[in-house]
Amino acid sequence: MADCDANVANMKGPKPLTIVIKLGTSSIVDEHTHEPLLSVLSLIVETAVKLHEDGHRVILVSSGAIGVGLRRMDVKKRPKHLPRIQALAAIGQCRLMGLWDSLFEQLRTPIAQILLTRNDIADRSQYINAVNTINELLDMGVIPIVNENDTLAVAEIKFGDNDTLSAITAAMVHADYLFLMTDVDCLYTANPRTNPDAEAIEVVDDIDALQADVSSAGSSLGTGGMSTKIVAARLASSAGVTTIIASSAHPQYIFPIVSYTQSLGLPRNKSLTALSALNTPAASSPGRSSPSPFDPSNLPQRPPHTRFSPSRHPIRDRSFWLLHGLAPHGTIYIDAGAHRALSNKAGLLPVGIVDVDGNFGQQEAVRIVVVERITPVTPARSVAEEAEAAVDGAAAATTSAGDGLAHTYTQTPPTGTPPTSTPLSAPITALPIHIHRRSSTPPPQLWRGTPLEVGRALVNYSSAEIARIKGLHSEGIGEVLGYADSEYVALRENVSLAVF
Ligand SMILES: Nc1ncnc2c1ncn2[C@@H]1O[C@H](COP(=O)(O)OP(=O)(O)O)[C@@H](O)[C@H]1O
Ligand SMILES: N[C@@H](CCC(=O)OP(=O)(O)O)C(=O)O
Repeated sequence: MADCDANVANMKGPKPLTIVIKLGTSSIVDEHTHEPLLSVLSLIVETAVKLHEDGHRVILVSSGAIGVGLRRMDVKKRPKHLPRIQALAAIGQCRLMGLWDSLFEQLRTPIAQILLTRNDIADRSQYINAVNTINELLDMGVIPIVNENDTLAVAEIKFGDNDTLSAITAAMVHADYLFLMTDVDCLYTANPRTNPDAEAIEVVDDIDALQADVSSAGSSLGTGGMSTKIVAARLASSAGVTTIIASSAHPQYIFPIVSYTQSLGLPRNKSLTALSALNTPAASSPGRSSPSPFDPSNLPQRPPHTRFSPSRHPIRDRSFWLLHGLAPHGTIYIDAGAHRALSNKAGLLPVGIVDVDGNFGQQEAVRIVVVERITPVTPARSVAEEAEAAVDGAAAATTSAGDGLAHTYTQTPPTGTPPTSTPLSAPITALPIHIHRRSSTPPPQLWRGTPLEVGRALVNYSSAEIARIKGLHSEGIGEVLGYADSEYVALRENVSLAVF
């Protein structure tokens, strides 16, 4: 077997792959004229259909609704006014799908439209419905095309960018690969548009150790530039998805990139056959005047791309949904003991809670943040003492709302204490804590050190209730609140940790 072929694994192996391909606006419409990039779209369609014919499951996440809307209405610049943007998205989305449908129709491949907002998946049963529908479409041989429902989404319920949406989609369907196809061929150490010396990054095994400047904006129509792709890669990798940044100008490179990546896990002497897609008559029939872009001789062995290795301990299904499907409404600060207990699969008891921030109700999602407790854990108090404390707490809570003396304090954590584990998202440096009190006396410092977000939870008690029972042993809950729905502030099944 030729050397070139030897390094190309057969994608038509026993296990079909699930591949999510995300296309940014810059790959769908021209940045300046907003005309659709028909050659790119056609190649994407050919690639998706070839993958599909090989038995793989393909999902597209397509941006471009706003870009296509701009073209349709002959608007030169993306407006700033939200209703106008949403109107343009409504105009553009149906044109965009019309475009995809007419191209896929040429190759007799049915497509389906899936429009999502964060709200749609915040409800567990709706999340499961979305997963079931996408899987059903894939089983039916249909290519789902996903976009954010821009017409409805406002800041609070937005994924914000399609990089994140594509990572969530990939996690929902347990995808093997997420391809973030964009207008650069890989991640560089700095923006290659402005830094000619920027160097390509081939593999990222540990995103936290990544040394790349991704701060500069991308194309004028894109959202977030490279930084949202890194966030998406972190998300998808945590769910066990291999994430690739590659050029949308060469979607056919998906074949050698997947083959190359698959071959890395195979023993050297394992016999590897060429891609079936490369042997299809359409690709290699004799007498063709122009060479097919899928012809093996036109495909590099390792096309440029950046690969983010998937986590060895993927977080999936309910745990993933708790972490990333829900928008947090507040923060619970816990001590190291509670963190250890959660890591050992226990639920969250009030005794381990140091502080609470935000205004949330029962069964809402919160951030779990570990801090170093200053105040000692409340010793087991007598029922009388607990009751007394409860009355104090209740009095404070009641009067704080209406006495006109409520003050907001911000506890800024002292710097210099290194985090003890990997942060879930960007390190939290100064989380504001709003505590309403009756007098102008500042609240006691409850914790110190660098707060570290370690997970998310769905809580059994509201923020006001937790403020009253924090630090108490569970027997005190009923006496303080007058009821005790659960001894846990969060059941273990409703806690998801980002690091273990
Ligand atoms: N370190 C980097 N490596 C590569 N590209 C970068 C980097 N930093 C910023 N960028 C910019 O990110 C852009 C891609 O992001 P964006 O325009 O949002 O694409 P899309 O519309 O495909 O989502 C590139 O065109 C590039 O200018
Ligand atoms: N949902 C929007 C795209 C938002 C977005 O993330 O854009 P991009 O950064 O180009 O992938 C649209 O369809 O126009």
